[in-house]
Amino acid sequence: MSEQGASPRELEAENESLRARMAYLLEQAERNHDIMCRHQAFDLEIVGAATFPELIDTIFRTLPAISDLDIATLCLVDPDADIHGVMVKLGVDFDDFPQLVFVASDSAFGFVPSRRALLTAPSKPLLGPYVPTLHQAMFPQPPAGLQSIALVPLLRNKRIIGSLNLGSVNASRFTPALGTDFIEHMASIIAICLENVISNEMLKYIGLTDSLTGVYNRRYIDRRLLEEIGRARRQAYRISCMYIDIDHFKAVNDNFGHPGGDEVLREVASRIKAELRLSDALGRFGGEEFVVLLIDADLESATIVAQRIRASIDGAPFELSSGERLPVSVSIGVATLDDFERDHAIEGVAQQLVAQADNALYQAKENGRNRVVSFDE
Ligand SMILES: Nc1nc2c(ncn2[C@@H]2O[C@H](COP(=O)(O)OP(=O)(O)OP(=O)(O)O)[C@@H](O)[C@H]2O)c(=O)[nH]1
Repeated sequence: MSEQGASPRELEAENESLRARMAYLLEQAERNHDIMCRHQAFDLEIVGAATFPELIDTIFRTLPAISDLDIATLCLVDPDADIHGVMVKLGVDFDDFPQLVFVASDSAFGFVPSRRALLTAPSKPLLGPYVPTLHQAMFPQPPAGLQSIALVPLLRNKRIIGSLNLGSVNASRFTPALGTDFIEHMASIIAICLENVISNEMLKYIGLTDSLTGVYNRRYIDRRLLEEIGRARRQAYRISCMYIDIDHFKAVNDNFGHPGGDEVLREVASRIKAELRLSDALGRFGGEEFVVLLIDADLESATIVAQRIRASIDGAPFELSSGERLPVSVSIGVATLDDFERDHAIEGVAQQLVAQADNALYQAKENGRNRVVSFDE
C-alpha cells in the first residue's frame, strides 16, 4: 500500500501561498487598526469640543483627512432658526463654516424610514451618485468632479436632528452596496456631540439674556464691557455707554397691570434695538432700566443715537395686546470713555463709565424726563 502524500514541492507552494495570504491579512489588519486609531482620536477630539464652533471646526477640519474624503458637510434641522439665532448672538460667524447648512425640516433630506421598522424609524444612510439637482443644497460648495456621496442621518432619540454628508470624487467610493455600520457609528457620535454642545450653548445663552425682553442681562453687559475696554485700549477706539430708564413706569404697571408693563418693556427693548448697530450691545439691568454699550462711538455720536432712541419711543404710542394705547417716554444718560485710563484697572474704569451714564440719567430725570443728558466732567 503506497501513501498518496503531497510532494515537497507542492507543500512548499502551499506554504508560500499561505504566507502571502497571511502577509496580506496582516497588512489589512494593520491598515484597519490605523483607521480605527485615527477615528478613535477623532472621536476623542469631538467629544472634547467645548463650544459649537469648536465642534464644527473639528469635524470639517479632521473628518475629510482621516476618512479620505473630498468633502464633508453638515445639515442641521432648525425649524424656528433658534440654533442659528443663538449662535449668532454668541458671536459665531457662519461665514467661517460654508459647509454648515440649516434646514427648516428633516423632509429636506429625503431619508426614508426602513420598511421593517416604520414606527421606530431608524432612517438609513443614502449612498450613491452625486446628482446636483437633488443634492446641491447639502453641498453648497461641491469640489470639482464630485461623484459619489453618503447622506447619513444624525439621529437623537429616533428624531432626525440633521445629516452628515460625505462626498468623494471617486464614483465607486459610496455605492448602495457598501456596508454602512461604520459611518452610522461615526454619525451617532457626531449627533451626541452636536446635541450636547448645542444644549450647552443654549444654557450659556439663557444665562446671559433677559428672558422677558430677549436682550442681554446685566451679567453679560458687565463682562462684555470689560472685554471691550481691553480691546479698545489695544486698538484705540471709543466706547460709549447709555443708561436708559422708562419714565413713570410704576404708573404703567398701576394702570395696565404687570402684564401690560411687561409688554411695554418688550416694545421699549425692540425700539432701542432698532436704532443700534449690530456691534452694539443692549442689556436690561433689571426693572425698567436698560444699558447700551456703543462700540467705536464718541460722546457726540452716542448722543445722536440716544436722541434717536428717545424720539422713536416718544414718537408713536404703544399699543398693548388688549388694544389699549399709551404714550411712553424714556430718559437717557450718555457717557464716553475718553482716554483709556491705561494706568487704572479695567474693572474700575468700567464701573466709572456706567456710573457716569447713570449720573447723566439722574440729571435727565431731574430736568423733566423724556430727554437725553450727556455726561461731562
Ligand atoms: N411689569 C414689570 N414691572 C417691573 C419689572 N421690574 C420692575 N418693575 C416695576 O418698575 C417700576 C419702577 O418704578 P420706579 O423705580 O418708581 O420708577 P418710575 O415709576 O419709572 O419713575 P421714574 O423712573 O422716576 O420716571 C416699579 O413699579 C416696579 O414694580 C418687570 O419685570 N415687569
